[in-house]
Parts: sequence; structure tokens; C-alpha cells
Amino acid sequence: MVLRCIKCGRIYPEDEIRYRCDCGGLLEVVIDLDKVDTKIFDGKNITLWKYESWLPVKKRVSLNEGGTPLYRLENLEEELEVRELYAKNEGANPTGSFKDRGMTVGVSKALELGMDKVICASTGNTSASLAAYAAKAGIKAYVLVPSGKIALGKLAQAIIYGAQVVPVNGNFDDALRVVVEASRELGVYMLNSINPFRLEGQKTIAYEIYDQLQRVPDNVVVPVGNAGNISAIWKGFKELYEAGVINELPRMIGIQAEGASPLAKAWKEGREFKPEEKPETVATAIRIGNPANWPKAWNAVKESGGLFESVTDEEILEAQRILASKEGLFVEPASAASLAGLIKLLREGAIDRSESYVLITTGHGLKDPNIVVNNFKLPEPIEPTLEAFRRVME
Ligand SMILES: Cc1ncc(COP(=O)(O)O)c(C=O)c1O
Ligand SMILES: N[C@@H](CCOP(=O)(O)O)C(=O)O
Repeated sequence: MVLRCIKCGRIYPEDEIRYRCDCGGLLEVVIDLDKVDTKIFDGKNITLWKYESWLPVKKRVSLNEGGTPLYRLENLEEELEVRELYAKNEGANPTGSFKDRGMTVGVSKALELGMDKVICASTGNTSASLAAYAAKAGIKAYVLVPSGKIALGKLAQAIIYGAQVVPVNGNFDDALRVVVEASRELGVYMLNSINPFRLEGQKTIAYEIYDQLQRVPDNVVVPVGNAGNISAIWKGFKELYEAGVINELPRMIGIQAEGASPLAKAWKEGREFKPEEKPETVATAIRIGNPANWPKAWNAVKESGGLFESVTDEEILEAQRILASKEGLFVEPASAASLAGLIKLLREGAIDRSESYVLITTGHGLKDPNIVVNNFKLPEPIEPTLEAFRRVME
């Protein structure tokens, strides 16, 4: 197993602490596919560490991540007239988001490399997850978050798990710049998704979807922020394909929030990627203007024959309400971008109703309760009598 630059192909040893190639390109972990266990996809006992032979770490800092439910969304299938629709509910991970898949592998790698301090920039979920896994590993975590722009539940998580929370006057992109410099200068191990080991954990979403469905869906719909997750899921499917486990690949569909949609804009306008200076969206998790993994995500969408789309904040909040009220699935706004994107693409006739779709619902709704409560006016309290309640029912 080695690290390889996706831009120039240069190879680096796996135990060298580096996040980019000397040419500036992103790195990926090259797994030795001759050594993986291809016989384990039997639909049983699904957890992330079931796929250990496909992962580049020997140590294991775990909180029992992965094995998340794949729900069939029958009510929405009927309403939207789609043949097959599923949600892979990543909110069921230990800290309530897909980041736990990345952190179990990333923090394990930090220990293997002898690092005792870890760091990330975060819109919230990465910080909550890193804080939990660092606590479990007994190492120090620093988390840099955009001041005033992180959902309440996520902030509470980072605090209680014992991370040093550092608010930054700026957005996620500004915080990430500082984190990259700190990892170069101050001997802290960076666990944002530029770290290729983080993405190795997240690629298990693809393994699990195949394991649970026992086939490859036609399409996987993923909310996109820093663009690591869509890249990781695509890598997972490609590895299954290259190892001969599957013989077809899904289309990857990336959904961004309109106010933070540099990839969707470049894709739809048929031009080069350009970062956005002032990203803004109600879905704070994906309020990112300069996605660090954009070249990987671009390749994923292009190679798979997929597409990028963007959705408005109104469409995101409506999709969040629909998922909760029609399917009993409460997800945070960024997660609902996947359903909002699906609805938009179906309405525009850009995708086929007779195909199968897996929505990645990336984070739990309880992470951001304010978004719901602040938009709802509670009725006046009633007297504690049957009569008063009878009037309510009438
Ligand atoms: C809940 C949630 N959904 C989606 C995303 C987007 O994932 P990525 O940054 O890997 O594109 C994030 C983080 O960015 C997130 O926290
Ligand atoms: N949504 C993310 C932002 C990107 O983080 P990354 O570590 O996956 O690059 C967050 O939760 O902070």
C-alpha cells in the first residue's frame, strides 16, 4: 500500500506524513487489491471493520461505526413516481454523521504514526467526530470552527468530548487554511478530508450499499461540501469493480447548496472550477466555497457519467420536512440536499424515474434543532384539563 498523487502519479510511502504531492496534487491511498477479502459481501454482520482487509490501518480506534441502515423510502417512491429509492442513513453513526467512518481510520492512523495531537477545520460534524475519536484514543484535539456558524448540537459535541474549540473570524475555507499551515509548522496531525486516510474510512459507504443491496444501484446522490465524501464513495465502488466483486458502477450525483455551489456552477456552465468567495446557505455543514477535494469529486462525477446540481435553501428545508414527515427520517439540512436535488432533477426530467437511487443522508437532524424550532410557532399552552384538549382535537 502506498500514497499516489492523482495529478502527476508520483508515489510516496504510506508512513510519510504528508497531505499533498510536491506538485500540489491531492493524494490517494493505493490498496493492494490482490490482498483484500472479496468473499465477505454476504449481507450479514455489517460494520465498518468488516472490511478491514480493504483498509490501510492495523490499529483500531473504534466506537462501532458503520453498519448504518439502508431504508427503502416506499412513501416517496409512490409520491415521486420513482422505481426504487433508498436512504443510507449516516446519522446512525456514533456521533451522528458519516465523518465517524473517516475518523475511526484517520485517528487509528494518527496513533500508528506516533502522533499525539490532531487538528481539523470544521463546519461542525468533522469537529464533533474528531473530538470523540481523539477522546477515545487519549490524544489532544484542536478544532477550528467558523465563529457563530456552527450548529448547536455539533458545538455541544465538540465541547463535551473535550476538544479545544477555537472559533475563527472567517468561514470554513479560512479555518482550513490555518489548519493546513498548523499541520506543516506545529507538529499536529491534520484530519480533514485532504488527509487520504480519512477518505479510506468513508469509502466503506460504497461497500455497505453493495453488501446491503447485493447489487449496485444505478445512482448514488450525495450532498457536497468539501467534496471528500463523494470522492470516497466513488473510490469504494471502483475498488469493488477492480477487485472483481461487482461488474457495474453507479452514477455519482453531487448536490450543493446554491449559495455555496462552485462545482455545480462550473459543471452546468461547462467551465473551469472557480472557488466562491462568500459561501452562504442555511445548510451550514456545506457552507464551503473552496472544496479542497474538488478535483477528486470532479473526476468521480465525470468518470461515472453523473452530474452536479444545486438546490436553494427553500428546497433543502422542504426536503428536510418531507423526509421527516413522510418517512420518519430526521436529517440535518445538508443531508436533505440529496433529496432536494433528486426532486429537482426528476421535475426537470434530467434523470430517469425507472432507475434506482440511493440518497446519502449524511447527518442526524438533532445536530441542528434550531433550524426547525426557530421556524415553527408553538401554539399557546392549554389548561391541563380534558375539556381544553377536547377543544384542540375539535
Ligand atoms: C452533514 C454533512 N453533509 C454533507 C457534507 C459534505 O461532505 P463533503 O465535505 O465530504 O463533501 C458535510 C461536510 O462537509 C456534512 O457535515
Ligand atoms: N462538513 C464538514 C466540512 C468539511 O470537512 P472535511 O473534514 O470532511 O473536509 C465538517 O463537518 O466540518
